[in-house]
Amino acid sequence: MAPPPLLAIGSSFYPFSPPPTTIAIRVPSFPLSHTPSAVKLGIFLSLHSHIPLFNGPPVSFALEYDGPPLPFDLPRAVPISVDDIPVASVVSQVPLSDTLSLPVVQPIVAPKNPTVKFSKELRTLGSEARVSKEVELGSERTVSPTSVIAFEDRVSQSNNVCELSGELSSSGAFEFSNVNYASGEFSDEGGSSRMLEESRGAGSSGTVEFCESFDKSGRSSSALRVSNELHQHDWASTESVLSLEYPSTRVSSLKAEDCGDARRPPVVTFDVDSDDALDGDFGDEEEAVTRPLKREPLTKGKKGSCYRCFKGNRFTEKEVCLVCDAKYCSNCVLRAMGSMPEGRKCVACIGFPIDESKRGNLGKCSRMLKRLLNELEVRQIMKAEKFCEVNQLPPEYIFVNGKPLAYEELVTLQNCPNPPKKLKPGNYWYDKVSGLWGKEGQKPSRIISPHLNVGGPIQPDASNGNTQVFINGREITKVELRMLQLAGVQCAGNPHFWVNEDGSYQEEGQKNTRGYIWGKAGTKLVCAFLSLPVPSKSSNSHGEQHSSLSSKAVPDYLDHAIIQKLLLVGCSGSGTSTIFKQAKILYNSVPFSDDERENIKLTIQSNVYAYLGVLLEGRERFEDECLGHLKKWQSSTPGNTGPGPESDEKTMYSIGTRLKVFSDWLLKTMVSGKLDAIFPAATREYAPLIEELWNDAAIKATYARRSELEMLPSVANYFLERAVKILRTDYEPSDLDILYAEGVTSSNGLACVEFSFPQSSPEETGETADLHDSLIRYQLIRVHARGLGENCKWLEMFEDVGMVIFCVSLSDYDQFTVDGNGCSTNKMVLSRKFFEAIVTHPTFEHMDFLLILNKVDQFEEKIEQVPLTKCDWFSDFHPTISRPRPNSNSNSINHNPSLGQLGSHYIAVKFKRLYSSLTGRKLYVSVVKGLEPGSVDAALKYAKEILKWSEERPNFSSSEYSMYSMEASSFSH
Ligand SMILES: Nc1nc2c(ncn2[C@@H]2O[C@H](COP(=O)(O)OP(=O)(O)OP(=O)(O)O)[C@@H](O)[C@H]2O)c(=O)[nH]1
Ligand SMILES: [Ca+2]
Repeated sequence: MAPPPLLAIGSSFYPFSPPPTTIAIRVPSFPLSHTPSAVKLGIFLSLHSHIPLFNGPPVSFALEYDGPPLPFDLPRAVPISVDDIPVASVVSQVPLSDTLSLPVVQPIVAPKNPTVKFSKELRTLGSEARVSKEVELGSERTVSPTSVIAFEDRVSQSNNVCELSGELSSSGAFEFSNVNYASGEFSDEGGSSRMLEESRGAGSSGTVEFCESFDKSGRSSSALRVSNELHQHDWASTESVLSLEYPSTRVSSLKAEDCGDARRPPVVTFDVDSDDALDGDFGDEEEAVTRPLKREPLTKGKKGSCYRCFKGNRFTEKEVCLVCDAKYCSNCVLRAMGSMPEGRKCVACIGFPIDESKRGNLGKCSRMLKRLLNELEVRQIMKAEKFCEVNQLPPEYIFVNGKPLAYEELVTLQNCPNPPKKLKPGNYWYDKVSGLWGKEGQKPSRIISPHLNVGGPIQPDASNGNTQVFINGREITKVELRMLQLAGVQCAGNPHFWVNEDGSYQEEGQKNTRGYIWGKAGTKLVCAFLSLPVPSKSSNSHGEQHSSLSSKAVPDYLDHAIIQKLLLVGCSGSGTSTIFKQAKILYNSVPFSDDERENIKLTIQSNVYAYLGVLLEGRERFEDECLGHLKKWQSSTPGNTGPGPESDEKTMYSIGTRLKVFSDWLLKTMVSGKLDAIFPAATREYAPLIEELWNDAAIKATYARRSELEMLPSVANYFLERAVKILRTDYEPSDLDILYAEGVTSSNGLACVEFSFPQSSPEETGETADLHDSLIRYQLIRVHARGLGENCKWLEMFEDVGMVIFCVSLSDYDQFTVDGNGCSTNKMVLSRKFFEAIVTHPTFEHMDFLLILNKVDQFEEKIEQVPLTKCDWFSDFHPTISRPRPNSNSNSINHNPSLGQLGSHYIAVKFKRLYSSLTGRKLYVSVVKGLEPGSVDAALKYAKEILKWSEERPNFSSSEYSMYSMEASSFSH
């Protein structure tokens, strides 16, 4: 059993005047052996002096300051009556009224680490420079005097950031960053003016002044709305500076700044989503997402033009500054950005933290830079961009279980053996016992290393579950409950589970381990199916943990990889599993593990026995037919003195006794459904018989008539012809065998493979290799139509896929299936119905779809024999085939499309029309031969391009979009 989590105590205080000093102590993470109710909540204690707390854990107390007078202002707290302070109470039992909001005070940490402090100063600077810009541009607005000073400093010291920040840091000890997050949209002119209107409309007398000056200087309006609302709020209206973090601080202290407190740099602001701010839930203030204030570009031309030369329009290719979003054309970018010691930033933005919304772009080189610089330079710049100090994620923007991280905590988190991927500013929950990790209010997204001392204690509602089933004190989400049920965990009676990092679980308060969640066969698949995390291999071993700690000082690129999910669906037999296996073979250096190969070998051998069974059955049928004919012929031939019906008659389909016994036994076993149990274990014993059987003339004759055996799939030939070899014990399936094998990926109708497209060599593309492309990881998830359940009810589990690849077998057009009522339906029409159900499913409302028209090889052959009109949906297919003119040059290539090409094109158009009538959008189509690796490769790369395009799409105007999409929606062939 894993050691119980450490009891972490964070202390915070209200600097009261008059004394006594009060501390709020937060007690997180109880081991399960404690009472469940204690696990469910963090306890806040308000103490008046040193009170011994539990045994052992160190508690830090803030004492009243009685040193020499300070040269700078300290935030003050007005006295509060003690009754107003929330005291330890069980939240669930004492519902808080909507109007009461309880402030939570964070510890004020003296900056121990000079580097952290440095970057914080820089962040503070960022906001000032922005305001200063207004001055420079002749704005008449009220600006903070500090910003003017800062601006002058900046000018006089010619951007000597270090000196400047040194000056500012005298009063900056308590500064958190000046936070305000402006997404790209906010910088949009129309957008911000709309916001301005909004905030004006909502402004009340006290805040209007504040709103105006700050809105015009480019802040996003969410902060404004909050401040307005806070004014209607009891706590805020006291105008007191209660705590550094309480949003009301911002209102009053910012005002103070406007009133001319010249020594004070801009004060901490937290962007609080207005809803959150009014929620009144305990600890909501802590849930506020802290985000950096956006630095505005120094110049800005007309919309879409380059920010330096003011030429060009929105279609001109441009490079964007990671800090201020200034955009430069290829003529200006190098002059505007210089040597890029911190990556793509305007020279004036060097030293400033990046706009957090651009974090995902770090290290991803644009085509433009690749053209302008050589490969080495590009690499250098991208590396600097990713790893230089100032571009790193600021710890206090990450909240874990409601608590902003300290620098050390972030380091711990990022350097643990299994760190959360793609960490962005935001609110997360972390179950320290199991390692489960997720965004606040959402299901778990990952399992990271357990027992990390980061963040606060987990809250019961951390993932916003409503199942009344608890794991480690957190009420789990519906999806998780389903996973538990599928994994066979008894969930009746609202149990509280205690789940360890190894997946062992027990019911709260009980000693016995009930089982291992991850150990169950199929759980991993279920998890992939539900987009739930599973522990990665390295997470269990502690030895590994230590070694990787040291080796992970330099983060590797793969850890920051992006995952794009592709959902592959299709009706039975459409070829999805073949495409899935192709992807494995194409992109994974070890497509199948030894274990997998062993299993596949058994599957293939079982298949071959089954194919042999079908042959033997066919042989009996043919033999009976022959005998029947023989008898008929005998009885209709008077005077025949041949052998009577009882005697042994031989036909070309008859076999010897030994083989007959084997055949009878095999057929009996097949009928009883025990084939899998007996074979291929009995392989050794039967191997000699197999050889004899396969070489027997009767079997050869039967095999010659295999087209009459409906039960024999077309791939059977491939295996039967090598049956003798395959059924040996030392058989090792080749990749091709696996590709052709049926039943390899079925299990529960779901399979998942992760890969990235191999980096194409520079010679190949004539361009610098695209680092970005090889960084993206793709997850191909194959689900069976039957796996989606009635009305595709499982589909909603795939809400986070980037694209749906829908697979149709072209050769289905003349195939029919008979349902339970004896109705026969064309398989193509069935596919169409399934297609309709999926594209109109609410989960996929804005999803891109790629239609794979598969088995075009079979189709081309078939359409020459069987008219396409065999399927009702294709009744209007009337191709006019123009024959090559008789006198045309025999050397010229015949450009006339074949019937197969015309047919597949026609079907594609049918689906495209259907899709656009249902969704109003364009369907991407790819015609594929599933058994040919090159063809599947092309289709999946096409999918990649579509995804890439759909990410870039917002960067283009609508006119360009329509042009682009026309092109993209055309065929890939
Ligand atoms: N001729 C030809 N056969 C193909 C092609 N793609 C797949 N097949 C065969 O079609 C059969 C069905 O393909 P699967 O990939 O197993 O189809 P599925 O979507 O998994 O459907 P289930 O078999 O019901 O699980 C297999 O025997 C494949 O080998 C193709 O492009 N051409
Ligand atoms: Ca199959």
